[in-house]
Amino acid sequence: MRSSSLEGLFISFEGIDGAGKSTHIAALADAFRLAGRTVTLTREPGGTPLAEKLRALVLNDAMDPLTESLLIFAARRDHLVSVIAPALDRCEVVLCDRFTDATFAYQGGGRGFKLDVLRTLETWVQGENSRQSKESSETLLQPHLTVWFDLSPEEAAQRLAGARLPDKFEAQPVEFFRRVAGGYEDRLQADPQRFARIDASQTREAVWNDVKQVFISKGWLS
Ligand SMILES: Nc1ncnc2c1ncn2[C@@H]1O[C@H](COP(=O)(O)OP(=O)(O)O)[C@@H](O)[C@H]1O
Ligand SMILES: Cc1cn([C@H]2C[C@H](O)[C@@H](COP(=O)(O)OP(=O)(O)O)O2)c(=O)[nH]c1=O
Repeated sequence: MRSSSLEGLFISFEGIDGAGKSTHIAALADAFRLAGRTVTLTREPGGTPLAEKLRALVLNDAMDPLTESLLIFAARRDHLVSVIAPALDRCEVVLCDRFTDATFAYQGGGRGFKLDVLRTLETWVQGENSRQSKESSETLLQPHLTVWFDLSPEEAAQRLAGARLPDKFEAQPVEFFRRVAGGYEDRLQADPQRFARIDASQTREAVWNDVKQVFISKGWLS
């Protein structure tokens, strides 16, 4: 059955490193394509040539948390203006591996950086002319849905052990990821309607069933 809505859909995927996001995003893209939708599959930091250059800096170079946050939001602005907003204006489904909740979780929670500065940057980047046709300049462009893969830092570390070479964030201790998870929890509490929290400690199949069910219950997939 074809997906009923032809509105643009903006969906982000979040969780600590190793929670299992990447395992399910491609399958979800396939499910939307089967439903007749055009999908833009993208990620943050990154998603444009400029933002990918900034990603390489953020993931590999040591820097203070304000510099890191500014680079991440600069990358986000370029991504939003040149990829996400145009895709939504074309009524596509945008599946984005991480978005602003990750900044509140990693820079805010993990690094303990000032949340009021992050909120200001969020307003600047997502508030001003982010989208041509729908949102007014006072409305922040946010995902319609954020799927949070919730997994304990211990289990995530076990899954990542030996799976890939750790980047700057993946090399952080379990306590860092506990604060990151707390940052996600705070974002969920502030806007619970936007979030679907998935128990990512289950088997791949059970996680996939839960993820798919969220989209079915919204009428976006059948
Ligand atoms: N439900 C699961 N149970 C066990 N291992 C998993 C599960 N989901 C993913 N994995 C494995 O855990 C590792 C991290 O998954 P990945 O999807 O790359 O996480 P993320 O993108 O959130 O960092 C990978 O090696 C993946 O194969
Ligand atoms: C989007 C974003 C990511 N990050 C971090 C989280 C991840 O450790 C890293 C890259 O995310 P991700 O693409 O999930 O990593 P991978 O490709 O290794 O699965 O960047 C932030 O610290 N702040 C942000 O705003």
